[in-house]
Amino acid sequence: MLWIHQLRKEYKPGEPANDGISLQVRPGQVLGLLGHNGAGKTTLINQVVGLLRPTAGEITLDGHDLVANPAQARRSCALMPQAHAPLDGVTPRQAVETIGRIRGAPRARARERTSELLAELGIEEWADTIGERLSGGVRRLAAFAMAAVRPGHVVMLDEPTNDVDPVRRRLLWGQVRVLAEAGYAVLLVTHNVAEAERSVDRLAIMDRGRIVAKGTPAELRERAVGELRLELLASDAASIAPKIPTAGPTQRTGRRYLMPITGATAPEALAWALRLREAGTIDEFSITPTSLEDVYVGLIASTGENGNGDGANDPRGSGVVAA
Ligand SMILES: Nc1ncnc2c1ncn2[C@@H]1O[C@H](COP(=O)(O)OP(=O)(O)OP(=O)(O)O)[C@@H](O)[C@H]1O
Repeated sequence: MLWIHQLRKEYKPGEPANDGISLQVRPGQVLGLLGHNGAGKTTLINQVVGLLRPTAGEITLDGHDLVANPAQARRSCALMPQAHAPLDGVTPRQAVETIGRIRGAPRARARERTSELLAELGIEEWADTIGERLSGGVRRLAAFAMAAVRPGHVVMLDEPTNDVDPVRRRLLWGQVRVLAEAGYAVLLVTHNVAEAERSVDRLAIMDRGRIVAKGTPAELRERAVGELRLELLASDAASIAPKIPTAGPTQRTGRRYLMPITGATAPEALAWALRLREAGTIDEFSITPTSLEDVYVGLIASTGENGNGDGANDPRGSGVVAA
C-alpha cells in the first residue's frame, strides 16, 4: 500500500506548496486528486515519485521508506507527467517499447504489451509515426502507454486526458480501470470532475496545498447542499440575488449563477426563473440534480478561492434584480 503521512513541501522557506497531506492508495484502487491550478497536486506526485524531496512527512510503499530511497520510488512508481512526453525523433512504438525494456520487461513482452496498449488506446495508426508529426492528443495517449507498459506497483497520471478527444478519453479511462484490476495502485490528477466521478474509487480534493475533502464520489456527493441546483445565465452583468429559498450560498462565475435548492422548493424556483426569463433578466436556466462538480466548486468557493471576489457567494447578494 502507498502510505503518505503529513507531507509538506516548501519551495521557499515558510511558504508551503503543500502541507499536512495524508493519503493511502491500496493495490487495485484508483485515487483521484482534484484541485484548481496551483493547489499542489503535481508537487505531491513529484514528491511520491522521488523527483522532489519533501520538506517534512513520510511516504512508504509496502512499509519501504520512499523518502529515504528516491531511487526505489522511481523504480516502484511509473509516472505520466503533465508535460508532453519526449517523443521527438522517435515513434510511439519505439518510445513505449523502450520504456518497457528499461523497466525490466523481456523484449518479446515489451513488444507485445506495446502493441496491445497502442491498439487499446485507439492510436495504432500512429504507432510508427515520428513524434514531431503527432497531434497533442496522440502524444498524450502515447505518454499514458509509456507509464502503463511496465509499471512498478504504483501508476501516477498527471492530467492524462488533456488534449484527448472524447472517444479516446473513454478508452483511456477504461485502461485506467484495467491497471487497477491488474492490482496496481493508481494515483491520478485530473481537472475533469465528471469523468473522475465515473472512473475513480476515491477522491481527494486539494485547495491551496491542503486536502479539504476525501472519500468515495458517493460520500462526497452526500456533502452537497440541496439535492438540486438552479442554474441561471444572466443576460447582462447585473447581479441576481435569489428571490427564492436556497439551500446554500449562490456561486457566480461571470454571467453564470448556481443556486442549490431542494425538491420542495423546485416549483417556486421554476416559477421565479420563468419570470426572470420573461423579464429578459436571464437568457436561459436549468434545474438539474446536484453533481460532484457542484460539490467540488462549492468546497473550493467556500474556502474563498473562486476568484470572482464580488460577494456573489453571499446568498443575499447585492444589486438585487427583481423579476
Ligand atoms: N519549482 C517550483 N518552484 C517554486 N514554486 C513552485 C514550483 N513548482 C510549483 N510551485 C508552486 O507550488 C504551488 C503548487 O504548484 P503545483 O504545480 O503543485 O500545483 P498543481 O495543483 O499541480 O497545479 P496545476 O493544476 O496548475 O498543474 C504553486 O503555488 C506553484 O506556483
